[in-house]
Amino acid sequence: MNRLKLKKQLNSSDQCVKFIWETSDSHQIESLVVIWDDFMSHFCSSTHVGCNLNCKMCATSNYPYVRPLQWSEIADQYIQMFDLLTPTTLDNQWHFDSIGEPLNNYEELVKAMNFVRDTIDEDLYCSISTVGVAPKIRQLADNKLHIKLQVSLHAADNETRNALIPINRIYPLEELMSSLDYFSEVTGTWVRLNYTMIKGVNDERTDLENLINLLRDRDIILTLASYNPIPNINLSKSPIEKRDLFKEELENNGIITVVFDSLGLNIEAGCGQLLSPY
Ligand SMILES: C[S@@+](CC[C@H](N)C(=O)[O-])C[C@H]1O[C@@H](n2cnc3c(N)ncnc32)[C@H](O)[C@@H]1O
Ligand code: SF4
Repeated sequence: MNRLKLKKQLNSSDQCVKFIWETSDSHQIESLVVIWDDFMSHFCSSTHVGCNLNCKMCATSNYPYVRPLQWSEIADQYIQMFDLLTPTTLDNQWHFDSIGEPLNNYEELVKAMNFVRDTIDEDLYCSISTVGVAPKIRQLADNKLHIKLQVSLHAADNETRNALIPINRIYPLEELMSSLDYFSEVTGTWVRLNYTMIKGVNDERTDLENLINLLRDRDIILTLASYNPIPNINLSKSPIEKRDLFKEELENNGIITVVFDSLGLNIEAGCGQLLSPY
């Protein structure tokens, strides 16, 4: 088993712990745990050293891409964090949502998840956050792995999404949404969509109308998230009034909508901040 060496553990002011690891070939990856209460923690793990998808808003795109992680390196993040932090397995969750696009390392991720379920917690709740690798979303549905799906949407028209998330040029919105409909139908579960609101980029009235048209009558839950600042990236957070307006109008159109602000900002552990210079 390929083990990771713990280089640093950072505790935020708001119940978040970030772990910086060194791989056996001397690369750096990061993971984090959000400790909600005595019984529930969210473990968030990386699937790659760096990420080659170059999303405009993400700190990871500032860092050179190296390689996918082996299954044991993915599993070891959970095993070591679990040993260091939690005395109980009650209601923990494992999210593949840190560095890298999890569906581009599908086989190793599944081996890691099976290993942790076999050795620590057979009922472990697991979820994947993807920018939308549509054929792999269909495979995930077919394989019936009991894994929840979250999709980083961030735009409801192809032009805006192409600019933010380049893989949209390969799997445009029509193909992505059709794979999500397939996932919901086959697994009987709802997909969670993440929409990070960025000032002047995806928070205008036309964006809201596009979002309503795209999501109405689908089995999804939408999260409106705040943009977290990243050094060297010239984007900023949308005003809170815009988020309130989006939420109200989306809900008026029958779309279940929640709002989310990342924890761990003071240790660069918020969504999209991993591998920010610390
Ligand atoms: C870093 S990604 C990792 C998982 C996967 N690669 C993905 O993109 O879904 C986790 C989430 O952070 C979001 N994100 C990226 N940059 C962000 C930023 N600056 N502020 C808030 N969220 C951001 C991503 O879009 C995604 O929803
Ligand atoms: S948002 Fe996700 S897919 Fe995009 S660069 Fe960051 S880690 Fe990679």
